[in-house]
Amino acid sequence: MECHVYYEGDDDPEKCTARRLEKFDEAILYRNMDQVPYGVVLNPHAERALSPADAEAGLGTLVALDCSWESAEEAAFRMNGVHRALPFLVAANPVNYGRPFQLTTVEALAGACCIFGDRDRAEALLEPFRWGETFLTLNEEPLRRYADCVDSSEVVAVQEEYLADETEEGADHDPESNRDGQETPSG
Ligand SMILES: C[S@@+](CC[C@H](N)C(=O)[O-])C[C@H]1O[C@@H](n2cnc3c(N)ncnc32)[C@H](O)[C@@H]1O
Repeated sequence: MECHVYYEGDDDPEKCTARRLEKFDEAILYRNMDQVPYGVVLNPHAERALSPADAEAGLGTLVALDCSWESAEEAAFRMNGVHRALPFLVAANPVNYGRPFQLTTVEALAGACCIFGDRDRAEALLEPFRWGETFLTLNEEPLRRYADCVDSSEVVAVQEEYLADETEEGADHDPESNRDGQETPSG
């Protein structure tokens, strides 16, 4: 699975996971959007959830946008390709630990690789990060279940179970407040 990232460069370069992926030759970064190849674009605003059915449509290419969450608005995702949102997965990075949907670039790419059945590639992507393995451990069950789905409607049905569990746990915390206004893929 090829990983390509449009790099906006407005986030803390010390913490930027895309730059670290580039350093370890795990992803190619672009400063010019016209150069970003066609593929499955990981877009949290997309209506349709990523599913194994998308693996072929993306021609073996994943694309992410690395920018701050403040600038990751819908209009920023102008890349050419099949736009998909990741279903419910929780972040393992220290900034957003435990928070659903708001993943770093490497977590998003690794999660997509797992859903496409390429666990080895996901492990290679996460290897340079101290918390990388934790992402796979925290999301072990949903990632396995999403990878077993046929299409996005099955993925959304599985996601609903995790969202319902979150709501039940809401006695301790409010999952809506933890989601920070993130949309959930519905199709
Ligand atoms: C907004 S950037 C933040 C990157 C962060 N600065 C870093 O160092 O990794 C994260 C990118 O990962 C992808 N991503 C994260 N969460 C996602 C989700 N729930 N669905 C689809 N893509 C997601 C998107 O391409 C998004 O633009």
